[in-house]
Amino acid sequence: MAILVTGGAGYIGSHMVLNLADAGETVVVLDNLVTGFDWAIDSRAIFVRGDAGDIALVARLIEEYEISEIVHFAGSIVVPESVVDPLKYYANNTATSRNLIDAAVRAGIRHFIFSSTAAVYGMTGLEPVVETSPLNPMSPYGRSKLMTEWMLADVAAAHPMTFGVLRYFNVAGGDPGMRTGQSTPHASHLIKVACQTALGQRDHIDIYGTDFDTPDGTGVRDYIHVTDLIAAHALLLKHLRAGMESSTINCAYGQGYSVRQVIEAVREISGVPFRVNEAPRREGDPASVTATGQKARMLLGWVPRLNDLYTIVDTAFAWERHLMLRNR
Ligand SMILES: NC(=O)c1ccc[n+]([C@@H]2O[C@H](COP(=O)([O-])OP(=O)(O)OC[C@H]3O[C@@H](n4cnc5c(N)ncnc54)[C@H](O)[C@@H]3O)[C@@H](O)[C@H]2O)c1
Ligand SMILES: O=c1ccn([C@@H]2O[C@H](COP(=O)(O)OP(=O)(O)O[C@H]3O[C@H](CO)[C@@H](O)[C@H](O)[C@H]3O)[C@@H](O)[C@H]2O)c(=O)[nH]1
Repeated sequence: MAILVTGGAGYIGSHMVLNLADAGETVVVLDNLVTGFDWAIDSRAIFVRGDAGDIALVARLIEEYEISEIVHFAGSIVVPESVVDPLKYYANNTATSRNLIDAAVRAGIRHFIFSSTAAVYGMTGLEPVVETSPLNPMSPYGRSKLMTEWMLADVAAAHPMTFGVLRYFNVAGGDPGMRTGQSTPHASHLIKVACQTALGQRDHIDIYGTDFDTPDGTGVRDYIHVTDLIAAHALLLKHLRAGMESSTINCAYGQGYSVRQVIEAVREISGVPFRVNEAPRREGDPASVTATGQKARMLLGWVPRLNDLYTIVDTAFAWERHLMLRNR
């Protein structure tokens, strides 16, 4: 029996592969390397380069490797890009997921775990959100993910498959053992961009919007360490295997930080007072996105261990420096 990890060459997926391999699971990674790296895949995993929406390929892999579960990370992830190129998101997130789920159902896959996002909530005005909060995604990215959530619910009602939807809040940091991290050179994520700026790879960082209705006027997010996020996946898998019913769960700490607070943490940890410019808001960006994370704790028994902004920034900065030295 094996587990299929789509997007296992990417930032979060490569951490999942490490977790599963460390636990002695047989892992098959399916990734087309559009944003991932083959070197990021742990050597204990089997790597197949291909598209997660290729039904025939997925069917072949399920049969060949006796796959019983799928953890689906593959997708396109940049909120502002989804605003200018929505069809890319409906294709690579919604349609790709549809095909993958199709192949899964036909082959009798028992459990399916899906990477969803805080972006499905949009601006609720009621924070921190819980899983039953209203869903008003503000971007095509959020809508493309919500459609996949709906598909999974419909499919699980009609077929003998259970699913776990994990709605990630802002994922950051890297493996404390420095085996993998966020490696996309042109990533748009705040902590990554700030670390690159501290290392002199960018001239400055822009703060997108200083007039939000937040304590210091800049966007607030609930940053979660990737290792804690992956621990939630491992627990979810364990519970699904033990017969837990399908569930949708937020992955967040319940603590928001503003853009200015994050930038200050990166300046402090790097010791570099890099340049910061104030810029207009980015389209599709909500002011504040935080969640309680209570359901993950109660239902999965999840205990966050790296829930501290400085730990997140420290591991992100260490990985960024590692990448810089590696690429020299
Ligand atoms: N990074 C975050 O803060 C965050 C937050 C919420 C949700 N998510 C979700 O988590 C998942 C992983 O995100 P990430 O940050 O690791 O991104 P990433 O870009 O590093 O990883 C995505 C991986 O999927 C692969 N991929 C993309 N489309 C594919 C396809 N059609 N077939 C096969 N492989 C494909 C890429 O090559 C890459 O390796 C995504 O679904 C994303 O929406 C991420
Ligand atoms: O150079 C930058 C980059 C970001 N920001 C701000 O920082 C905050 C966080 O932005 P970013 O790191 O780009 O994350 P989000 O746009 O919140 O989206 C991330 O977090 C979502 C979950 O909340 C995921 O679904 C997305 O895939 C992921 O990109 C926002 O207020 C941005 O406006 C800046 O001010 N300057």
